[in-house]
Amino acid sequence: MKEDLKNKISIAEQQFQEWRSLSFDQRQSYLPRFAEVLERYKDEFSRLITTEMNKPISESVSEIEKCIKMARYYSEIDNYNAAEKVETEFRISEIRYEPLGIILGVMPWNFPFWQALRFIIPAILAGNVAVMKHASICFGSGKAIESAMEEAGFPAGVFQNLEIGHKEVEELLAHPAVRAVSLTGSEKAGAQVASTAAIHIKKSVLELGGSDAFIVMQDADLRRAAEEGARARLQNCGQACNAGKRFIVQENIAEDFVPMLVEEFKKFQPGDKFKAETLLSGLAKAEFGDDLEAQYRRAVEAGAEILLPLNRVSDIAFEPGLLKVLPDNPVLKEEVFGPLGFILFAENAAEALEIANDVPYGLSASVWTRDEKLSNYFTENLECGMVSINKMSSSDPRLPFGGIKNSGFGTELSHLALREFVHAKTIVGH
Ligand SMILES: O=CCCCC(=O)O
Repeated sequence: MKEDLKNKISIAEQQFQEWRSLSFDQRQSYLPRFAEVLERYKDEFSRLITTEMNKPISESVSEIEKCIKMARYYSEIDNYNAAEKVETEFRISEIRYEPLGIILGVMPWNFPFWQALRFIIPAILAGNVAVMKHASICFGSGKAIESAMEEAGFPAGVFQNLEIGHKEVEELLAHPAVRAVSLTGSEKAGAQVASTAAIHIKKSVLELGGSDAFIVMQDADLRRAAEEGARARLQNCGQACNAGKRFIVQENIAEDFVPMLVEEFKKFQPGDKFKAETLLSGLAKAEFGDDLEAQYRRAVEAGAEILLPLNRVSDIAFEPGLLKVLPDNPVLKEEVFGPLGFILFAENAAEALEIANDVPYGLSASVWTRDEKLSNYFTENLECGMVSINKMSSSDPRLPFGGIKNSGFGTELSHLALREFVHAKTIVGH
């Protein structure tokens, strides 16, 4: 390991001893100031996000606003990790939730502030210290987060941004002071990092890809479903793990719903990423455009019908595409990251459910119906970490977020995230 990285780990190790000895309230007291700093630099940070990974500026502003909301939420949350007494025959019997040490974050480029902070804030509030390897195109965002935390007064070493590559991630996972890793990213990256962590007997939390269903039943508010459906698929230029990627529509409403969805998709035309009114800009890298075009071609070769052609207008920008597919189209089993949606038809709820669950992923799903019995049927049987009813899927600081199947394991956000990087220590005796 290079000297510079060794030094940073040694700073983190020393700070961990100080930081863990503070009370929960003391650690929490930095968060209102941190929210203020984010507020102060909102424009600058938003421009940085858009510059680094190309999303429309209005979405970068929303991202920073969501981070502010999260910082405020955790600044007021009760101490979920307070010691618990347990009634037994012993005089003393209690559970203490103790922090693990240095937690490594490996974070992606698609929500450069949001994903990083939703790892960092609960991990440090639980008494850990954090280090992070950001995606290489978002090193500026990683640095800005570090500076913002410093300006908010967090002690040096509570969080450190590391401009490192995959080799150093492996070295860090082998380091005895690094006790766990949280990764948001692709299935491939997750499998690699989690297996390295496992070799060193370290915990991992994985937030990976998705191929989320957006189910529209005959009694739904079709206009709203079409509007939110387009946003669900096309926000962030289609680059979100929990985007509604597969529209599963009851077939007797196809004639009404499909034209509405096509009309809504057409409103997302690629434009200048820095203009406030732009809804769709470019992908983060040109090579992602090549991958997207290849998936589009393969879907069409496998029999997909083009409802709206995916049209590349520059190395990174596309007019959105929409394909009608059968459930056996192989592209449905892959994660599609870009402005391309798929529509499938189902005769009834049972068939819609079967199609929805027939993917390797299980992140989230959105169900559109006014019938409570039907929505209960879906909430009970959909294989995923979150079901949204009559709204698109989106994380919320107050609610747990995390997938099952190949979408990963572990929980981010809410009070439950405070328990991800602690161990339960039992104290018992006379
Ligand atoms: O790629 C993952 C997107 C997460 C977006 C959200 O938190 O809603």
